[in-house]
Amino acid sequence: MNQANEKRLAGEAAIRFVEKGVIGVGTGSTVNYFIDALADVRERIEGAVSSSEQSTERLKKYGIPVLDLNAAGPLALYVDGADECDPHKRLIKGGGAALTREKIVAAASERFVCIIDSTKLVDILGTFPLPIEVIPMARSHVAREIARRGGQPVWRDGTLTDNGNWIIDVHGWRITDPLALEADINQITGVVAVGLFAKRPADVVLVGNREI
Ligand SMILES: O=C(CO)[C@H](O)[C@H](O)COP(=O)(O)O
Repeated sequence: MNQANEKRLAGEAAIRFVEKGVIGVGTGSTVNYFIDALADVRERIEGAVSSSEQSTERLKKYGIPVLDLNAAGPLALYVDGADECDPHKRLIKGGGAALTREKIVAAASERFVCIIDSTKLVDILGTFPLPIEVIPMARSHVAREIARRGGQPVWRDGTLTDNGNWIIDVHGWRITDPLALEADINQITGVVAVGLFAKRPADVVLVGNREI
């Protein structure tokens, strides 16, 4: 099966987790399939909390109300894609530069359903360059701190996040202890968020329509 088909199946399969209330919605091409399927059951839900301007636009196009997280309160369900997923459901995210809001909505949700195609499954995280959102004036400082830890930082030149910040992609890390690395990167001054989801991994992973 091709990659786009697996993404579509995963997006559609996640609908079975949707109950009434407000749904947390991630970002990316796989999530776009989820939003398309969500449109068919929009009477079931009160609305969505979105993790990006991109997803907000798509939700609104279908007439799905987009709510502020502060107003919505804790969410029962968050659905999002990933760039890599290990056997413990720990993830690398942020290929679409939406990692900070994605982390916030995931943290505020009781259940995180991650929707991916099979190319995203790995034994050890790190082949996909690890995205880090940084305050612009801290870019060089953060890059030096990353290099000191053995990573190769590459500025994603031209990308501005929805929060007005920049992205550094870290190449060359074989992430054997994702929890420790996430905590360590979070301590670097100027880092807004790191795209490692180890402290808050996914609860359910759908690879196409197959749950693992
Ligand atoms: O983390 C993300 C955006 O910041 C996406 O979930 C991740 O990049 C996967 O995208 P896609 O579903 O297009 O493969």
